[in-house]
Amino acid sequence: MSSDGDVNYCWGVTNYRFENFKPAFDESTGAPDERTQGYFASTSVGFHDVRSTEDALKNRVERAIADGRNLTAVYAQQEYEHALDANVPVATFAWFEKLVNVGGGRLVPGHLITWVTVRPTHRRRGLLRSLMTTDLAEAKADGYPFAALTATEGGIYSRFGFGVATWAHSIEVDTSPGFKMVHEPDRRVEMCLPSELRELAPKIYSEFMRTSPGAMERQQTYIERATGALNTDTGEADRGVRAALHFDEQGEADGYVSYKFAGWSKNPPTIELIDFVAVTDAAYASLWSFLAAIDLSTRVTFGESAEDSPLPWLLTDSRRVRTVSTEDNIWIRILDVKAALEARPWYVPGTLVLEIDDSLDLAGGRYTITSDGENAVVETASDSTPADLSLGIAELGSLYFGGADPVILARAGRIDENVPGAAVHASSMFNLGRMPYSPNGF
Ligand SMILES: CC(=O)SCCNC(=O)CCNC(=O)[C@H](O)C(C)(C)COP(=O)(O)OP(=O)(O)OC[C@H]1O[C@@H](n2cnc3c(N)ncnc32)[C@H](O)[C@@H]1OP(=O)(O)O
Repeated sequence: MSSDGDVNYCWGVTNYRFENFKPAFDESTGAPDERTQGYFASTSVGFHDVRSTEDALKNRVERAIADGRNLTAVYAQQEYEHALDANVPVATFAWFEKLVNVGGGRLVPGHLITWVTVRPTHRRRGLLRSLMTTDLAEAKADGYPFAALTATEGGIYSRFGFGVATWAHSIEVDTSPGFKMVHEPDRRVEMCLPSELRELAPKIYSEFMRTSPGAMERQQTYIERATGALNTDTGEADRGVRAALHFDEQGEADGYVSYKFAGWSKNPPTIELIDFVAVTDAAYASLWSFLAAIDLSTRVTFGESAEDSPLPWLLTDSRRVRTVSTEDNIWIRILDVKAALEARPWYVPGTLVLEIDDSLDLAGGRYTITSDGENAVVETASDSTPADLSLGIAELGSLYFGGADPVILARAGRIDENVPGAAVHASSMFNLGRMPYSPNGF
């Protein structure tokens, strides 16, 4: 956001000062500078985190710098004696850029939004709306085809044009005696020190990312968690973390899992996965076979399993995989329809005319998509060109990675099918051949 200083924003927000800055350290003390400290004091209130120790805060700021995060803080102009310091913002917002696989391994820079908090004493006065609408307009002006976020609550972001584009499944796998795979996996798995993952995991993840529509570069926290350097609940290192690697036929690592034992009080004894990334199906099957073979445990839990995980099909008894919950994961907000749709592959040839409504006036209009079975050309259509489908910009975000089905969105009344059969046609055109999956939260 370029608007530093006193701002009289729209939506009735007054008497607040908005500042944009990068997280930084004070060179003279070696500690995070005052603005950065205030910022994180505020996000910890918003997300109910415990207050950070000096070391935990230092690590957090280092990770924020490594991710290239851009911070916005909102300060109240009014101060009360004994109340929180004036340098602790009443609202926070941040964005950073990461590459996103928009299908077929095509990587596009996405505008990722995070750390949105408003202090309870300042909520529902339009601060979020002000921060979000300003940021989205600037992201569009900066040329980002889309913005993305993961949400704490499902009811907040569709009003700003975000649609759910990927889902995360939390699963429990019964690994008690009798666990058996239909085909024996190769079992080229060996345990390693979690610290070995520091070099290997980012390489493995970046290969995996090219195979999975919707996958995006991860923030620094993931590698800190996988290596046991960080427990995000405590902010400290986690000495309970264990890890294993899968090797391909040439002996190159092409998958890893990082996990911990949940403690002897847990019944049944449980292995909790911290991170699980497999580039190939062989690595995926073998790592699950390894996890099921860990003695003194009969259950494995994983909070970030894919929508179309092959795991139930790998087992002779698919009931051993139980989905405990399914939640929206990545939300996409299309900012530039032409740029976003032309960036992704289109595997089915054909033409589709979409009428897109955008209440924020960033990306609405009528567009013709013409696919040759590889790429599409997207052009603005005249008002006299009949639209096959009419939909909101949030629904287009949901379709973007091929995760939501236009037929189901039409059944839910979220897409108007103006031409009979157009939703089925759109369903095949938007399909990317594999359900989107992004094991990320940010
Ligand atoms: C990407 C992320 O970082 S997700 C993290 C979101 N943050 C959190 O969950 C932390 C705790 N919650 C908060 O800090 C705040 O309540 C926020 C950020 C969710 C909302 O901030 P506010 O400044 O109160 O929102 P604001 O007043 O701008 O409201 C904007 C609109 O969103 C709606 N809204 C705000 N919060 C919610 C909510 N939790 N659920 C549903 N609607 C909401 C408002 O009703 C308003 O609707 P309208 O404009 O259509 O009438």
